[in-house]
Amino acid sequence: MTEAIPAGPEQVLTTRSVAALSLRNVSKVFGGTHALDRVSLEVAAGEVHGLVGENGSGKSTLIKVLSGYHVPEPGATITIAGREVAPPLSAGTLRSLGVRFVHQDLGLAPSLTVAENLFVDELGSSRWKTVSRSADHRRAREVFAPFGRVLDPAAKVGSLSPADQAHLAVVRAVSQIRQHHVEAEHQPGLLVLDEVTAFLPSEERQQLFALIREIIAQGDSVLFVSHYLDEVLEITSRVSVLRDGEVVHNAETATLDSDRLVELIIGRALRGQVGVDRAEASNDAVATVTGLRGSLVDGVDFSLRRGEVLGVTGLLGSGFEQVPSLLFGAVPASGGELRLGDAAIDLTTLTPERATQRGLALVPGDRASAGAAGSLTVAENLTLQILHRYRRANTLQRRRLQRDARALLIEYDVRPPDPAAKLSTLSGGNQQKVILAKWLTAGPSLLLLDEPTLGIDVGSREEILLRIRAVAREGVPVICATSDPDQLTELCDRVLIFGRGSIVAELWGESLNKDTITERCYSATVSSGSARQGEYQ
Ligand SMILES: Nc1ncnc2c1ncn2[C@@H]1O[C@H](COP(=O)(O)OP(=O)(O)OP(=O)(O)O)[C@@H](O)[C@H]1O
Repeated sequence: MTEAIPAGPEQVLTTRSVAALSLRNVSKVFGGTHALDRVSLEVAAGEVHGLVGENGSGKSTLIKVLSGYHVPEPGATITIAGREVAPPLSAGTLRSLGVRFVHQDLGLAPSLTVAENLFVDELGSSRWKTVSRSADHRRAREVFAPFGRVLDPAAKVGSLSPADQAHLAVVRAVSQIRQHHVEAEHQPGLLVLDEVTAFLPSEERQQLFALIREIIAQGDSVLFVSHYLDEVLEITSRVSVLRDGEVVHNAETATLDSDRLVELIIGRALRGQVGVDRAEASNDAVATVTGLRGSLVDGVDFSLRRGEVLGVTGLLGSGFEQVPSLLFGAVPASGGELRLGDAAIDLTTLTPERATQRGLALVPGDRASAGAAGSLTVAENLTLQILHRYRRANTLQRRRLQRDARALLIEYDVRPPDPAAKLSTLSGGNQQKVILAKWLTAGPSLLLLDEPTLGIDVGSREEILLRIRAVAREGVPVICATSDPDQLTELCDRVLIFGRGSIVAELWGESLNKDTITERCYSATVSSGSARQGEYQ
């Protein structure tokens, strides 16, 4: 049911001033799916407008209509800064109206340098006036200067950390909006941030928010898409909630709290059942890692008990983020051994193929490149690890495979639950659910998770955490690498904190809480080597 926009003082203001963006009657149909159903939405000038919704609710489709990638169904009206523009919107039109996007994939060219990415818009235009590389680099440093952190203009973007890449993409977009002010005589711009905070550590996130506050103070507007509801409540002044392609609610953020927002998004309250029964884990070590070494990890030892979910965390770059890939052979280890049951696995020669044969499963954070095959169907992706179960003589039992795949999709609430759909046509969050379902049904001997709920909506996140706990209860040891303290406290029995490649603290029981995790992550950057070792038993 669509609730009316409450009339209030801000509403009067909105209608008087020219809206930064006004969408009316925007629909988009894919096959039989109504990804967007007569969506209307208005972003006021100088406002941060939140756009939230479950996985598959239509957020990306709406942003893609706005960026000109998708053509909406006939009847849609799009007005930017008071000018009605006919879809599909071209890059030139959007640029001339001061609309800039930062998508979750950031849209950077990894083989080009920071400076080249920064000025990519000028290539081929009359503004492109390279005098020399050093002049470009100087200009790049000047662009970064007001944003707090200056990146090396000569560095190749592919070599930057995810946080630095996000910084570059946001700085580029904001500086282009500032350029627009100059060229269009102070016409305000619109910045669209589509899930950009997913890879940002909390400090960077606060820097981004400071930047957002600065640009709205200049009259620009921001459309902010995120699954992180605390961020939405913190930074937005108005929120639109999408469900099944429809705007089901639009309200001032001040009238909402997180419980209400969750209810609006998923149509029910959270069950609040995730939590660790710490009696579940036994004392027997079923997996032991010794001397693990990689480019970010400096020889660490730890073990896992049967039925235990072990969290690994730290600041980005501290090494925790490499642990799942090193244990799976996806990133070559320069040293280390994994003892799993009776087997001793040399991690320096391990490949993903051999890891899979040994029963290891890795759910990577970067699903686009490492987790799945987008060009294959959902059923093919789901059964890749268990195809042998469907072989009889020389034939594949396709009908049984499709039936089981559909049942899995329903169980994991993948929408649409269509085994024949190409994986790439599913929304990001639904793709992640397929990858999890694939590995969890394979019956792993060790489950490795790397930011397992990145891009997952609040309701599905809870379901996934419950499933991971259920796998652990069946006796499977689980390692979860994440920088999300909420996830660590909800999901894990024990947490290892990494600092500069070593384990600097181990938290469990009462010490396993959000504040201690955050504090230990930061203190890891300042404490001395011997103190760090002494703390970890
Ligand atoms: N190119 C496409 N072909 C077919 N269906 C598509 C395509 N793109 C999106 N859809 C469908 O449209 C619906 C909305 O997807 P969309 O990606 O907009 O969701 P979303 O809200 O961004 O989800 P998420 O939070 O998971 O990223 C989904 O059912 C999705 O499967």
